[in-house]
Amino acid sequence: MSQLNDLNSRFPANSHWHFSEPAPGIVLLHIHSDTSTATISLYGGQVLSFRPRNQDDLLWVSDDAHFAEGKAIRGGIPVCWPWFGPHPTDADAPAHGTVRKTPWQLEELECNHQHAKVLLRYSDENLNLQLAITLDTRLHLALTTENHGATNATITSALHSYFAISDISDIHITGLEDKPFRDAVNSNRACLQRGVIRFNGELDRVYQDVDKAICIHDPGLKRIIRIHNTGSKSAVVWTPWIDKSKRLGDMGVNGYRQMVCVESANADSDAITLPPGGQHTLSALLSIEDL
Ligand SMILES: O=P(O)(O)OC[C@H]1O[C@H](O)[C@H](O)[C@@H](O)[C@@H]1O
Repeated sequence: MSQLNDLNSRFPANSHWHFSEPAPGIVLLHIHSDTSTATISLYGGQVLSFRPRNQDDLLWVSDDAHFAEGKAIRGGIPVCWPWFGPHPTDADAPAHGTVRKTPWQLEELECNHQHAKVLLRYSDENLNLQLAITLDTRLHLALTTENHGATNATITSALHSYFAISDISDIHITGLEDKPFRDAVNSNRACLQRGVIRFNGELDRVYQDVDKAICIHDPGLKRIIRIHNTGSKSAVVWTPWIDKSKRLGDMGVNGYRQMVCVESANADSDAITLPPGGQHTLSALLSIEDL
């Protein structure tokens, strides 16, 4: 039975949800409640759209995103796991781990007028991964790793959120003032954040010691996006700007102006080591406030 037929028989479409398959192997779950609508790709376990009622989308997806098996979808909230960035020892391994290019299992789906809950799962021989997505007027993601192997497992990970913004030159980010960061576009230099973050060129930073909500202030869309993380000590802030967008090839025309990545992560020295039977949850609560 195809994945789509199997899903339609386990979770028959109703007024709150339906499935689609825009390309072979790329199955999308569309959710509608009175408080919000969302689209979640089971390929990659990736939220692609979240729209609280009467609001613009929280998330950005590139006009040129690939929807094809074996490729990562550029936008939404890719899951980077069990490593963030390049593999620590294997230069041939894919960047940001394996699960963003893998189908996940849909285990639970509940939706009523007020809220929806979606549980996705992925397992390999040593680790179980579960992504619990809860939607009402806010979007909550909880990524739980459980070590069911016989030896310690060390992981880095990120909820690599691509937020929709009016224009990268007009926004600023608060919540990371005075935090140390590794500057990936400056020979990975160790730096300290002075003041708020504004953008005027490529920026790629891994912040450490993150301990409060991070806010994206967007006067153009007259909104603040608030990111409240738990079980996460790192935050990655990334904009590719013009030259890197061209190299990536799937950013769309001027796409870099309409997105900023603020990623809820445990990266670099914030790697988590799980003993056999151990588990860890990284979660992010994402909300929109009027400016
Ligand atoms: O092109 P991707 O593999 O999706 O990575 C996109 C970006 O992800 C993160 O934000 C990293 O910090 C960047 O260095 C990387 O360029």
